[in-house]
Amino acid sequence: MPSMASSVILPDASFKSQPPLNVHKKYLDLSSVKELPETHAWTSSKLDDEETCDAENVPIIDLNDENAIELIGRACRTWGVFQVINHNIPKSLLDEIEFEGKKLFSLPMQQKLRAARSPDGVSGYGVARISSFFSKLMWSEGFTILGSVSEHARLLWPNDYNKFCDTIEEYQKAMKRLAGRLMWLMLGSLGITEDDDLKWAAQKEPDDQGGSAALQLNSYPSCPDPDRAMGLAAHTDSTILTILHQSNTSGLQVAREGRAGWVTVPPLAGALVVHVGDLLHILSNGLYPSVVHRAVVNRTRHRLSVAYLYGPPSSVKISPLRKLVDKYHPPLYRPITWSEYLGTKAKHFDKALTSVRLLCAPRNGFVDTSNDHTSSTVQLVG
Ligand SMILES: O=C(O)CCC(=O)C(=O)O
Ligand SMILES: [Fe+2]
Repeated sequence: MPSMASSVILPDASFKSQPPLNVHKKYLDLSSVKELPETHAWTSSKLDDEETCDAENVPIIDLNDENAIELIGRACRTWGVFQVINHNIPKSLLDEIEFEGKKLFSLPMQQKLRAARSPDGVSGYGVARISSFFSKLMWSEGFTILGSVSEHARLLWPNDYNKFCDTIEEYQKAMKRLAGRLMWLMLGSLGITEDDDLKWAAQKEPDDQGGSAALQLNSYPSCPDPDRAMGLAAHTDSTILTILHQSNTSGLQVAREGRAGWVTVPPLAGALVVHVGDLLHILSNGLYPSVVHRAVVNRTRHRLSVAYLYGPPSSVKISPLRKLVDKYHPPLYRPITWSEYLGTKAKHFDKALTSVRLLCAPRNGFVDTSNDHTSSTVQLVG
């Protein structure tokens, strides 16, 4: 797996960003830049893990396939990511959100800045929230929606924000439904159909799956020197799962567990990408790796992505599911709420999972780490 030494993340909604190092370049209008500025030139840290390997493809799963659960289980265990088709999200809704996203990012910078994310805030327009952990800036801009969409949209378009809000709300509703369905398919692939620990997620009404979420719009303008620029640095999502829609320009790359190099996830019309997030890694007691991914940029094409970041209600404790724990498989992580985990991630970056890990002492003195992607951090306790 490519090194994450200097590349961590916090894409999540409730992460509170620190002021980036290059504050003066923070709001550079990337679409007007003709030459890559030094502030955005990722020489060594990007090139270190530049090698790509596209020999194997991220699985594409048809949700109407009678074997969907097994296929999802295999994809989660081996990749931590897959694409889904026949997910029931109308293509027209994907086109609309893309249209509204492009409309937003093509506004003049001064207008976008009216909805700028406040220094300790979450929602609104700004650079990638992980920027503060890197000495170089990323070739992207983002808009995070948590809670009320109109609050920010009315700053952008004082007289005409209804269409944007309607589209966002319709998209959030559709995604919430799909996220609940996908979560139960992923849990089902672990043999979990219900669990006392998952009361919050009990399947009630399809529109009321109990989780909470944020929506992240990402824009990657065309870049004069894409080989030295980074759209979004390598990270894992602090979610249960993330559903990503990418426009028809490639850029998303994933690292496969235990393998070198990056694998491109090609945009497939109408398909959606599903990431296993850190909280599902915890729920699965380490069986499903949260996928390390990043976004690279393109010399001629603008790219847009929309990430639906899905998690539990913020105060619910998440811990390895009881049905996956026994004397041979002790719980590998301590219980933690989503909010606590985001705080931990903000502090420990890519070491966040390790920092909530338990050093268990099972009866035979060994922890079974064979299925756990953080196994290198486990200590044997004799
Ligand atoms: O743009 C992409 O493909 C990735 C976006 C992403 O990873 C995120 O928003 O967390
Ligand atoms: Fe992400």
